[in-house]
Amino acid sequence: MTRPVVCVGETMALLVPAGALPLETAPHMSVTAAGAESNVACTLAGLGHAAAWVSAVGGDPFGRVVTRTVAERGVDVSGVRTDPDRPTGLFAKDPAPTGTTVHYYRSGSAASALGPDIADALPIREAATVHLSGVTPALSPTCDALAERLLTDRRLTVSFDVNHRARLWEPGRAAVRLLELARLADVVLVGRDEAEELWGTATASEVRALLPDVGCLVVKDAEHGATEFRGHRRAHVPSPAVEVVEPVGAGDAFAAGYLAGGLRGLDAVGRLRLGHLCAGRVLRTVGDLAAPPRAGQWDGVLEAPHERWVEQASALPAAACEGEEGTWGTDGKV
Ligand SMILES: Nc1ncnc2c1ncn2[C@@H]1O[C@H](COP(=O)(O)OP(=O)(O)O)[C@@H](O)[C@H]1O
Ligand SMILES: O=C(O)C(=O)C[C@H](O)[C@H](O)COP(=O)(O)O
Repeated sequence: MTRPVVCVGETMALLVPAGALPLETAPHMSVTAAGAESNVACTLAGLGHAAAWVSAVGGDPFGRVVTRTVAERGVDVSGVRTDPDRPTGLFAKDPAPTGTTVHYYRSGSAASALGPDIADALPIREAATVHLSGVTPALSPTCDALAERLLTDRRLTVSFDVNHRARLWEPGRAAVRLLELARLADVVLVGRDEAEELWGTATASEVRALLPDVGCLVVKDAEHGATEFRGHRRAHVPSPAVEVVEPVGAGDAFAAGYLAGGLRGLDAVGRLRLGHLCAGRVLRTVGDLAAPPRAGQWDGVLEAPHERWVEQASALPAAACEGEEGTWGTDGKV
């Protein structure tokens, strides 16, 4: 049996006004699912890897929509609990010409009541890798304890995407706590800009200096590229040129591509390239998710000589994003 990557964290029902109208005036909204960890699981499944999502939803229709949506993308949802006493979190996007604002209704949600006991759920015990993000410790003290429990379990290989969401943290708390937790992870993914905002580090090397003992650190720098630090080795892969339609979800897609590269036994350059290719698909769409590239499309690109990588990857066709209409990203991750 192939051991899955198990992604642990909250996914909310996402309300999206039809036609990108402001929430106040939109006559119709679509309901779908949004969550950092389930986004990673869906992209991994799309790439053909065993992926599971472990979380909790309320015993309400939103919870059923969320679970069904993730399951339809090929993810094992057998570790998702239903909490009859709490609601599923909600997340609404309010589009405006000046940028989209997001509204969270997740305080007291079923997932925010998750705690360390879920670490013994079956899919986690069977995991090849457990993936979680910095959203989880921000949700509640019990979720913070869950994150720490996973990150300190020596039997698990844990990947941690820092995913700083300032709005979810008490002022001043995020920088300290996210650094403590990141130091416990086997794999850490962080944006250069978010590291700068949190910790004042200007360069990837400065981030490495803060996290010297993390087995594998990846610092993403949007259109510039991504750098992997593993032991004393460092690898950098420039980002392909992408006409960005909407950036939200690219970080999650990158994480999935990068982890998939590891599962496929690719070297550092291959891992970072697959991360970029998956991120590029999401950047070209309005959704948080995009169908990952199909093997026949990227096999050659992954092996392109260094000087031809950017050119060949930039020339890949845009994603066909069937089923994702009605979701689009937002610049409002604060
Ligand atoms: N403008 C861009 N052009 C090309 N690739 C981009 C661009 N912005 C983001 N990416 C891709 O998305 C990945 C994640 O973006 P980044 O902004 O660094 O992280 P996050 O979304 O987590 O804040 C990058 O590593 C890169 O592959
Ligand atoms: O769970 C939350 O609080 C979220 O914010 C869900 C977000 O839609 C994704 O996690 C996108 O995040 P990026 O891939 O970093 O752009």
